[in-house]
Amino acid sequence: MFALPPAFEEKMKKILKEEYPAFREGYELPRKFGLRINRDKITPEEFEKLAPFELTPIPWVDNGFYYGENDRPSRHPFYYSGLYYLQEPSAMTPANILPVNPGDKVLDLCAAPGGKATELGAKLHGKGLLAANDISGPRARALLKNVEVFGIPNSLILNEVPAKLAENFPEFFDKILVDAPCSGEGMFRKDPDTAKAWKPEKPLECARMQKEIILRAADMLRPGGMLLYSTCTFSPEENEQMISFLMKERPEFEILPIPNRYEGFAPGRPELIEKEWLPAELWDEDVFDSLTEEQKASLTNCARIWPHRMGGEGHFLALLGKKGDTLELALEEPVVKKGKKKRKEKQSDSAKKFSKELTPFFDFAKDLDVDWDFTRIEVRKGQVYYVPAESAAVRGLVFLRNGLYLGEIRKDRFEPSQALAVSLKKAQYWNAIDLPADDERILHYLKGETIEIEPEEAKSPKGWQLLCVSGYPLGWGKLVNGLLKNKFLASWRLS
Ligand SMILES: C[S@@+](CC[C@H](N)C(=O)[O-])C[C@H]1O[C@@H](n2cnc3c(N)ncnc32)[C@H](O)[C@@H]1O
Repeated sequence: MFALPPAFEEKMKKILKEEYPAFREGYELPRKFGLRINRDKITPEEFEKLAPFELTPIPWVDNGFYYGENDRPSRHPFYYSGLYYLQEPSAMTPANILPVNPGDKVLDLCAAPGGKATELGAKLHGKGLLAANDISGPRARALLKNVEVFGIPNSLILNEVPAKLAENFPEFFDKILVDAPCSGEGMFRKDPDTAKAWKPEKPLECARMQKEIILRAADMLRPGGMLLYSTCTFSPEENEQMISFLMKERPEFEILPIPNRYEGFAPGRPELIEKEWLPAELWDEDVFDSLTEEQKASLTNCARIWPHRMGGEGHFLALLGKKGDTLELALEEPVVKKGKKKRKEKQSDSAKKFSKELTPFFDFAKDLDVDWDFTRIEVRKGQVYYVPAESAAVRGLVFLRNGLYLGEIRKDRFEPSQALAVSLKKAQYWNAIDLPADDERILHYLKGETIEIEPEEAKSPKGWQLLCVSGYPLGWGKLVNGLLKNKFLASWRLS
């Protein structure tokens, strides 16, 4: 029988009451595997036609599918061309529910390795800004890779503490996701080590950290904006009690109903903020007393995903609105402020200044069917970037990327980047070679090998080529005498 910490079992019996036996039996069932389609590259319908695996739609995620235990989607070329992300099905829910529109300024505050940030970025369709942050350096690097594989051009990847971000971005973002570090009680079946590491104090330890994170997030949201708070745990301390704490500390926040709420979501539980859920000395009477009956009742707007009720491991979600401007404001065209114009003028000066150094890039860019805003091209130590149109004050912050890394200028030649390749559509580069997914040369290419190209497969017999798999860009190569020299990024290669 799957081993659970006894104190956890006791707590869950109290929360779930007569549902507990079904919950407990669920640990003996095989777990479900999910993949989520990159909606900026392909529609679920198109992917179903193309998919090499058997897929079953996830009922509450419009671009999510279950796949079979024996499939290996992480080794398929479509994974490398950013067509999907592998993700536990209930973890797909927060980014699916947060209403993000192209043009929004979006922050994912605890983003690594990017399961939710990639969906938020795909929803932006290249317009607006995706700021994705993680406090851990190694995890932020994994986040950068996943955002790049997804081809998201308008991203800012940060490695900061929330307090520092809050200094730079007061009331700046339209939408914020806080997928908080938590005690991970919904991860036990997927990762039995989390169950071994669990102890009764863990939820409270996490709650202390979450309080700081959620307040800093609240301060970075503009009035009228929306914040989605989620955890993959069941404990009231990290869920209903955390939302109550926010409403006490920031009374301008209210819990919104989840749009098109899936019938399988269980409501949040107002009674879980009552005294019996914490040892007396830890119970925050102030929080409880400060909330109105209406606020307490609105906790039912939150959603609990229970693994014995739905095909997912478990999650908690709360969609919050910050009172102020109307929520619809985020849908309007951004207002061009005077300050912004000045910045543009300044940028075009710098573009002029760099124009000579950038000549090799401009020569290459002539062959790309991209509607560039040249004021956004920046070059630093030979590396060329396309910074997001929505500028963010990054001064003094640790960031790994601001915008799309386009490539490098080396001795008067421009070497396009892997990130640029996967951010393009096949039709945007005239010299594209398109091979089907089952052509074994694709696997050789992904391993970093040189591959042979027949004359009729390439439009031009030499020079840069964009290698595509079934119509989706995978990476660059240089064609010389029928051989495609491999330019697939070494750190992304298939081993
Ligand atoms: C639940 S995981 C996020 C998973 C991610 N949203 C995804 O879907 O792939 C929580 C993340 O929060 C990060 N974290 C922990 N404390 C943090 C803090 N104070 N500020 C920002 N990130 C933090 C951890 O490094 C971890 O990557």
